[in-house]
Amino acid sequence: MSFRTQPAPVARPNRCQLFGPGSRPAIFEKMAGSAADVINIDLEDSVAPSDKDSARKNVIQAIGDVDWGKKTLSVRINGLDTPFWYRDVVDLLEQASDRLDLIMIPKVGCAADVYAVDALVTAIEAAKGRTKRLGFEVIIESAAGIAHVEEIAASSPRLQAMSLGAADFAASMGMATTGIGGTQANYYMLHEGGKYWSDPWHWAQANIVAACRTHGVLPVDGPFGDFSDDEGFRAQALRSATLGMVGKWAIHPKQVTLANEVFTPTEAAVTEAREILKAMEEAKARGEGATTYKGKLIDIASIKQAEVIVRQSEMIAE
Ligand SMILES: CC(C)(COP(=O)(O)OP(=O)(O)OC[C@H]1O[C@@H](n2cnc3c(N)ncnc32)[C@H](O)[C@@H]1OP(=O)(O)O)[C@@H](O)C(=O)NCCC(=O)NCCSC(=O)C[C@H](O)C(=O)O
Ligand SMILES: [Mg+2]
Repeated sequence: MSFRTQPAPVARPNRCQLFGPGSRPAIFEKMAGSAADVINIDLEDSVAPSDKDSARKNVIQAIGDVDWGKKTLSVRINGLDTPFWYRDVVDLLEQASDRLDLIMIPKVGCAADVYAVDALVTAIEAAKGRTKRLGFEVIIESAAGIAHVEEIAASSPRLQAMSLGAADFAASMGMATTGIGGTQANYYMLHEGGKYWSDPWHWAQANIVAACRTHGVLPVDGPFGDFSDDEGFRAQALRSATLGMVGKWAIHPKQVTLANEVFTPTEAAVTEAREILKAMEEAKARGEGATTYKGKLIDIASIKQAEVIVRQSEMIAE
């Protein structure tokens, strides 16, 4: 381990982030009643430019009026390249109740983007005497975003989570696809006449996970567009979880259960993790740093791996 220890991210469940347009207030109660850990009400790309003002008003009212229970409540503001974002921030901070937990900043391309929003939020919080400090989450969804992912992860102590936005990312990278996540038909290897599909999102996800883990930020997988394809969603989510991501977006309520299933450690996994911890305790008492569990090597690193799973399950149970 480096002399600089790895900071822990915020301790809250983030298995599923359910999105809904701010211009569709009829679904706000349904979002609040869902099993998602995080609710993202959108002011950005799911809201038409002509509806931006009314959507902002809907959202401000709903933050105070709807019972969001214990969920983390987040609003996605408009991008810094639009004329809408500053009004989103000013009105949310001046008018919305402090039930609001986070704002999500889309299309972040460098640390200075987050710095700019932080400066505005900090000034309004001080001016208005808001004592609950707003948190941030960002979306990496551009070539610049992935190129500067580490400085973005380090950009603000407000930053709690970072998502991959596959749709805008694909567009910015010039990827030859209109798919949002999942297998891409043309991304395959040939071996002895057979096609073997590879994962074009893998490298971006792995970069996001590394940047997030370095700076104590939660790495999250973004949308999976085809909400009729449960197996495709599950496969994508399982890959993300295997890489170290903690959760995934749902762009339709039917995806919430799928995400929660994948990102909740199974009883068998938790039992095995506890058994590994016990086996290592016993090894330590014998003065050994390594031992075997079910015929496989386990050592000090296995303790850390097992602790990740036990911690996840305990956080969800709280
Ligand atoms: C995708 C949708 C437009 C589909 O809506 P709809 O046609 O109403 O779906 P259904 O008829 O199947 O709905 C069934 C019931 O569920 C309710 N519903 C629908 N959507 C939601 C929701 N998001 N949350 C809660 N409840 C919802 C319906 O009202 C029906 O209820 P009932 O009648 O009582 O049975 C819609 O799901 C939708 O708008 N989804 C979110 C879109 C969104 O927010 N997009 C932004 C995030 S993705 C993105 O931005 C890309 C990213 O940035 C990137 O670059 O990758
Ligand atoms: Mg996007």
